[in-house]
Amino acid sequence: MADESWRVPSSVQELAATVQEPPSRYLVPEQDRLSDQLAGAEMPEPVPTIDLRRLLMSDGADEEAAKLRYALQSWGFFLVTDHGIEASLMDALIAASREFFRKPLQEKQVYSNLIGGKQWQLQGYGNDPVKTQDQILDWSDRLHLRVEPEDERNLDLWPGHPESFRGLLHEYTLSCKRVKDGILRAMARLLELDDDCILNQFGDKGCTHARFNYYPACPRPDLVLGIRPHSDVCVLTLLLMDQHVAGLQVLRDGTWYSVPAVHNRALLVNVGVSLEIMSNGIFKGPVHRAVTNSEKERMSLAMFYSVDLGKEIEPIPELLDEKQPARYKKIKCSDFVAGHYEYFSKRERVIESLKI
Ligand SMILES: O=C(O)CCC(=O)C(=O)O
Ligand SMILES: [Fe+2]
Repeated sequence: MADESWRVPSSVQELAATVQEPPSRYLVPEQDRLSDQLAGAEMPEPVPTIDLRRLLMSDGADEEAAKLRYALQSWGFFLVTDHGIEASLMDALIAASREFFRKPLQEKQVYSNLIGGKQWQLQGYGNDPVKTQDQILDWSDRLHLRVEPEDERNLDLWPGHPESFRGLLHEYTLSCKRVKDGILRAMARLLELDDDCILNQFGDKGCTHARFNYYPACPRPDLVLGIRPHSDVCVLTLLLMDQHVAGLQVLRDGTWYSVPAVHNRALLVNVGVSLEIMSNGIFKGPVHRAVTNSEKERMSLAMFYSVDLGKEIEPIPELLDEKQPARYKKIKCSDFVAGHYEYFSKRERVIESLKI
């Protein structure tokens, strides 16, 4: 039988502890790393920041809505402050997940995303799928868990240690839901749609995934990426970034900009490509990536809000008329997600294949 071991990548954390140089499978194409291209430019302005409490109140909402509009038309992402999630909850969850990643490999592999040590599935601890032998791998490990619908959780894949992990993730899921609902209502208003119009697109079984990204320090951050360029496949992402270590970069007009670390537990919100389709291209899912550094590990936690897998994603009919015809074909959400991983492994965006 052919040797298929290339399909099963090593834990990057283990690699980082042993190698002096990243193995060749992790090296980004030479043209992308010439003259320090991975370093990223400084953003010409601070990341747009929106006060969620004001956005949702009648007083001050217009001013915040104007900032939201600007953020969506310019960068496609923004920070939210005053989101109502306790900083202590965020700190405790990040501390618990750090503790999980620090456990010996064998303990983490109990929650592996490889069925029988081979077959890749989305949920669990491990890495993104390796589809071809020459695919460039990312310098990160991750734990990916479906947290909603609540009755579809696979608790066997939720770390049991530290013991606080499951309860904290549950609490955090509930808190984030309120933030996501508020933001999507404000976005619907910007599109002059009914407040719940975007939320209604999720269907009965809209799902939420939590993705804990763990980027070990890398001896050659100039040669590898923590996560390759991509747009998130979901409707909306709430990203809790590392408070101390920057790494996220966003592509705008051909330039990669570094997003600074934030210290106040603000959440970074970005549009996903499902919402790019639903809004008929009015909102754009920004292309982003993460870089590593040689001194410090970095962690982030993304909450991805996606449409019911059995439902179709399409431009919202109320946004279409003769002058604004649909710009994207409709697609079943499960096919869209499967397509995302196919394209992701080739460093391409699935949404391009749906343009009319
Ligand atoms: O770690 C980050 O800052 C970005 C993570 C990310 O883009 C993702 O999980 O989709
Ligand atoms: Fe992302």
